[in-house]
Amino acid sequence: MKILLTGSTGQVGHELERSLQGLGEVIAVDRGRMDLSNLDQVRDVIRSVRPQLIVNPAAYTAVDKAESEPELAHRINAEAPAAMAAEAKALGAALVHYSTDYVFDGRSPGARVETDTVGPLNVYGASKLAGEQAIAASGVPHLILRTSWVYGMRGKNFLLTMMRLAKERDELRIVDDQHGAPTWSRTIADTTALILAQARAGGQPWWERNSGLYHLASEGRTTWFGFTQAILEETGIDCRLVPITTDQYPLPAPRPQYSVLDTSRLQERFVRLPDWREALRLCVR
Ligand SMILES: NC(=O)C1=CN([C@@H]2O[C@H](COP(=O)(O)OP(=O)(O)OC[C@H]3O[C@@H](n4cnc5c(N)ncnc54)[C@H](OP(=O)(O)O)[C@@H]3O)[C@@H](O)[C@H]2O)C=CC1
Ligand SMILES: Cc1cn([C@H]2C[C@H](O)[C@@H](COP(=O)(O)OP(=O)(O)O[C@H]3O[C@@H](C)C(=O)[C@@H](O)[C@H]3O)O2)c(=O)[nH]c1=O
Repeated sequence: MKILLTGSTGQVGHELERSLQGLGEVIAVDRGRMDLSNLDQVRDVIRSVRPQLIVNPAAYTAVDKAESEPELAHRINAEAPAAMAAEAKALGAALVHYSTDYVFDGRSPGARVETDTVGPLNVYGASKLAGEQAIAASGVPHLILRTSWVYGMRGKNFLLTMMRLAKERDELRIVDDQHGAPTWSRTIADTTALILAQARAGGQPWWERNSGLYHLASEGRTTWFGFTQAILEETGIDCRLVPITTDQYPLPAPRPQYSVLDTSRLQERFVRLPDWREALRLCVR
């Protein structure tokens, strides 16, 4: 199988480049080869590679910056995936795409299932939701995997930011009223590969039975403050932590208060997902 992989310099893309190896020929394209803000280039690359599967972790992920660059965020997160879906459909290929817990408004507690009402609070979330909707409407065989609070040992993420800040400062003030599930980039990549391999082993392409939207995040839940406490425990870095409210940490983009994803659909059909605390331990080790 010929697989076109975008975003291989990103957290999830980097892990996917490794995880997908056993499944076929992986052709990884970075921004230099395929800039998602250039839709003609997106179409040209897909037409010349002619993949059987496109895996698209590339995205505009700067949540606050997106508030002042809504058009660019929309082009990369919605129009480029729409173009990928159209090209994949024309080729008879399938598309694996990633989305976010920030499609939810998070106003009430409780884990969200795939069919729950969405209502993004910020430009990033709205652009990712538009990408999901364009793919679903295109009729291409697809998996849309919604994940949350991604971290890993490379790239820009909360784990690495907190490790750096905790070494630099005596005290960190961290929001303790936003609830979610931190998810290791490797969990996302390995789970994606497992889904694709399981389906192939069944002798029937996964999209014949299982095309659609799935939540893929660690089990359990915490707050950004709880995540930071765990990071300090695992890394042994010493720093005083002060829990604060969202109001005490103003940012350009509002974040959902409760965005825990219910992953039962994926776990019932495919694979068990790890607890967030255990995954963090493995990642740090
Ligand atoms: N990070 C998170 O906390 C979460 C992420 N997600 C979703 O998961 C997926 C993977 O995210 P993650 O790996 O964390 O993202 P990263 O921010 O780590 O990586 C983003 C990737 O997209 C690439 N990219 C950005 N703009 C363009 C462009 N114009 N053309 C081509 N490539 C571009 C980046 O390339 P470059 O290195 O050149 O900038 C990079 O490879 C995304 O769909 C994201 O929305 C969902 C929930 C949480
Ligand atoms: C650095 C810092 C952040 N915070 C708060 C701000 C914010 O409410 C929360 C998270 O901050 P960040 O800006 O690092 O995370 P953020 O960019 O909001 O992370 C999101 O990224 C996108 C791509 C997603 O899809 C989401 O799932 C989610 O992971 O932590 C503190 O309270 N204290 C601090 O010192």
